[in-house]
Amino acid sequence: MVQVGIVMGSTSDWEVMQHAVRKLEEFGIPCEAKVVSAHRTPDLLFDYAERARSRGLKCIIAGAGGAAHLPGMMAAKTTVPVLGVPVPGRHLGGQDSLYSIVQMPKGVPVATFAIGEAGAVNAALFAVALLANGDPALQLRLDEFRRHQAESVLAARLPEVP
Ligand SMILES: Nc1c(C(=O)O)ncn1[C@@H]1O[C@H](COP(=O)(O)O)[C@@H](O)[C@H]1O
Repeated sequence: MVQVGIVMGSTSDWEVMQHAVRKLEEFGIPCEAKVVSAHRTPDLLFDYAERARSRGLKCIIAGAGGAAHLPGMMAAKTTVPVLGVPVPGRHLGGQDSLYSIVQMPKGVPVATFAIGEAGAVNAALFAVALLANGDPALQLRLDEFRRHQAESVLAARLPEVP
């Protein structure tokens, strides 16, 4: 059963949002990726949000650029946790979407991540951490991931100064 839904406002967000999919797949988390837009396909958004809990989704990663209403509207229609990823656009570098996603009114939270690839990857890692709360084997894989990451930083060597 799909555990994490990944939605994005447009196919143009895929370049960024694919990093969330890849990270979840690395951890073997069953996930799905779909284009859903609050602006362009509002009925689809409502349907997706309303059925999220009964379909067994544990969280939804929602990425959008520009006037990024998708994560907030998703959160408005479901209590399944929504993780928002601002996608950088051509004009304002993603700050517009960051502010759109992070500045939710109190009462309807969206956990907001960094702009772009780092945000997509961290949203996926956050989803893994959420799922790991009830899954000791997944917790071990997450610990292992952190250990590897630390080892590769410790093993890194800076170039010699000539
Ligand atoms: N922010 C939203 C929403 C929404 O929030 O519902 N739907 C599409 N978009 C965003 O519009 C940008 C440009 O989309 P196009 O490239 O399709 O013109 C994308 O970054 C998308 O996430």
